[in-house]
Amino acid sequence: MLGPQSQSNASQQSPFIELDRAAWAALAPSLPQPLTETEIVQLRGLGEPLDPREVAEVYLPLSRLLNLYVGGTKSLRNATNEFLRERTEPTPFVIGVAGSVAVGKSTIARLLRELLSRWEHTPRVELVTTDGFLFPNAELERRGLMGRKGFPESYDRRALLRFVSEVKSGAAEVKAPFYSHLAYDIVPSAAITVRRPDVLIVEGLNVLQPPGPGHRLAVSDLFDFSIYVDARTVDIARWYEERFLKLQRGAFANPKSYFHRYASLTEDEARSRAREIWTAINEPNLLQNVRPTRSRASLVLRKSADHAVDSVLLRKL
Ligand SMILES: Nc1ncnc2c1ncn2[C@@H]1O[C@H](COP(=O)(O)OP(=O)(O)O)[C@@H](O)[C@H]1O
Ligand SMILES: CC(C)(COP(=O)(O)O)[C@@H](O)C(=O)NCCC(=O)O
Repeated sequence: MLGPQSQSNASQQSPFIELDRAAWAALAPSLPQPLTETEIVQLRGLGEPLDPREVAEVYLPLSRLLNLYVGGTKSLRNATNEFLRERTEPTPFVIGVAGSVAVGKSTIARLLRELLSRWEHTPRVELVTTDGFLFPNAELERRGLMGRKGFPESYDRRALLRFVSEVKSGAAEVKAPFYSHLAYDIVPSAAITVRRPDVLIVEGLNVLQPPGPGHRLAVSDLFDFSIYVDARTVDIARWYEERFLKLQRGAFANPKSYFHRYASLTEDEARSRAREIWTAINEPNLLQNVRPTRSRASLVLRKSADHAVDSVLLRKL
């Protein structure tokens, strides 16, 4: 554990406290395990099942920490209400989850939703992914951005900011557009409705971006907490390729899939196609836009080559 005496000079100069895996995992034994093994298996993404030990040692303490922040915010709101002699209604506690394509954001966001909903104060947790705010393909084509899906300019940032602002204003009901990975496009008839939950998780590549040109505010200015999921670029590239192969054998077989034409590729051809997309779109976006936002997060999770978290950085208060 990093006690005040054991903090290195580097740590004293950083706005983050860094805990290695062992120190973080040591926080877990005193906490109840609210998910059964079956529930953990059901939460996996497209890859290998989530390791129950990873859930117990890493994500359970993280969900407890987040729950403490929600409780702390509630106390601060009560004190502020008393000070102002007002009775303002609580607004959802908004958590941003950022990181590269294929780093494991969706898996973590879904897991946190389940874990958080089991703690007191945070039973109602909703999740929105920012892909719903991508411009529809027709608009991306018009703007010459079809090869830049996921880059900041491929999103309707104004609509995303409006959505999070409405949630943080305490609106009773706010709708977000829906993106289908199968259709590879926005589904105009679909929407996700957020009804003033205790916690809203907003997951997406670019949620920690500073304000775009001509904008004064960014969505991250409205977050109560944010998490950046980090890993080595070579590992993320491999995870992207593996996921692509699984999709190619599974979802792409569906004739309705935008990528149905990839279903008949051999394994070598599929790997090479995945590497092309990674190198042309997702890696440059990671290096130019996504990773530079890492130090804006409240907490950074660093994953090793097998997805296991090997250190946690938490912003000092
Ligand atoms: N903790 C984990 N353990 C094992 N595999 C994981 C873990 N997190 C993610 N994965 C796998 O890595 C790939 C990318 O994860 P995903 O959550 O889809 O990423 P993102 O939402 O960042 O694109 C998927 O194939 C997923 O199953
Ligand atoms: C839809 C995405 C841009 C991710 O969006 P997010 O929810 O992170 O905002 C990404 O998964 C994607 O489809 N990128 C395009 C390149 C590719 O097919 O990998």
